[in-house]
Amino acid sequence: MNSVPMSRLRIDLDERGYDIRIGCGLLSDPDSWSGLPRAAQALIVSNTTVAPLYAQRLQEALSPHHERVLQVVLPDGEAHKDWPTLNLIFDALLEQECDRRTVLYALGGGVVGDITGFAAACYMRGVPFVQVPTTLLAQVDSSVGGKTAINHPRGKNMIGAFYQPRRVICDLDVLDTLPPRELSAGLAEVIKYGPIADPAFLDWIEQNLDALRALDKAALSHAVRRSCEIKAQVVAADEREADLRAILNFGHTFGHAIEAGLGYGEWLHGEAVGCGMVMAAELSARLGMVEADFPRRLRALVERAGLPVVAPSLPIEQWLALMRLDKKALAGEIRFVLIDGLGQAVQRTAPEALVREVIQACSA
Ligand SMILES: NC(=O)c1ccc[n+]([C@@H]2O[C@H](COP(=O)([O-])OP(=O)(O)OC[C@H]3O[C@@H](n4cnc5c(N)ncnc54)[C@H](O)[C@@H]3O)[C@@H](O)[C@H]2O)c1
Ligand SMILES: O=C(O)C(=O)C[C@@H](O)[C@H](O)[C@H](O)COP(=O)(O)O
Ligand SMILES: [Zn+2]
Repeated sequence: MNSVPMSRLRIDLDERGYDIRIGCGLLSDPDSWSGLPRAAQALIVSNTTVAPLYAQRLQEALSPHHERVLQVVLPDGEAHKDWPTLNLIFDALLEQECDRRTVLYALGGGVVGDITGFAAACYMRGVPFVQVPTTLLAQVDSSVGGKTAINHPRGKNMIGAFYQPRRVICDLDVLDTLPPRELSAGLAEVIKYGPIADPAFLDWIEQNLDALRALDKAALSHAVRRSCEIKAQVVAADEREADLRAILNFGHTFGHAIEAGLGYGEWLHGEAVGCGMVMAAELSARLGMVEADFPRRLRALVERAGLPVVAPSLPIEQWLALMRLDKKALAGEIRFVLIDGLGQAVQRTAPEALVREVIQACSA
């Protein structure tokens, strides 16, 4: 049977700590929704793709816990992770006279999760929210850790807040409807955890990639759990990215430049991160920080995951300008997350000439 028992993790953030539950059938399991903040109103935030698939199921599961369960359905896509879409959430909350106890439920991928979290952080200066991630990427990464944001045309996730959810419910069954391209995008963030924290997990991904791509629930359960364990540990140690948390940004300095440079949505976030990791691995190797063979190994895995490994051709000055706006940059100096021996990552600068070489070597 393609089903697995529920497993539970805790993210240890004192009074802001919360559970991550991973398993099959969790959307319809009454236990998923008990013990959350009590409130008369709840608002399910979803989008035009996910709402028709799963909003009714969530609505029914939540109805014993709230007098009114409302819904707002956002336009789908990274291009809508913006102010006008954020305002649709505030409009719905205000039109329905939602009070400061209202609980928001983010039902969707990382875009819905990030924008709902930001709305929750802002509405009446903060209302509780629950993450119900429906993509692999959101289950292994974006639903955990409390980074919430919208994009700015000049840079990814530029307007946002750190704001933790009250619970994360990862129902593996909803991944059955995920398009293969989106599953591949999620695999990029799964792969990320190997080089930055766990070489044995990297070996496991290499061995189980076909099972993951075939949506085998036991393989997915392990991948989601191990990814969330690593992320939870890093976030508990450095919630607001004073330093260590930046390792979760491996591949993102190049990746975010691809997303913003092409216009949000042309490359998926996971696609840009996959290619960005190959570029960061190349830079790490050229700096002598990791074995020379590592970029080849990572490129082969990213490619097998169904992700692009050749960067789009953007003018080199645009690459550099975009990366100088990255949130890790300090005083205009770009800081990359580089692999410092397999299983360890550090944040550091690199000579501009070398960065230019890597961009040229890795681009179309
Ligand atoms: N906050 C964080 O820590 C963090 C971490 C990683 C990524 N992110 C952000 O997450 C976003 C990417 O998330 P994503 O990859 O989930 O993209 P997404 O939210 O755009 O979802 C991908 C696509 O899949 C559809 N979809 C979602 N669930 C589905 C399902 N079960 N069945 C069928 N279709 C489904 C969506 O409607 C969308 O079209 C980016 O904006 C990225 O910046 C944030
Ligand atoms: O949680 C984190 O920290 C991450 O960096 C996870 C990333 O996968 C994610 O894409 C995040 O949104 C990027 O953060 P940003 O601060 O560079 O916008
Ligand atoms: Zn990411």
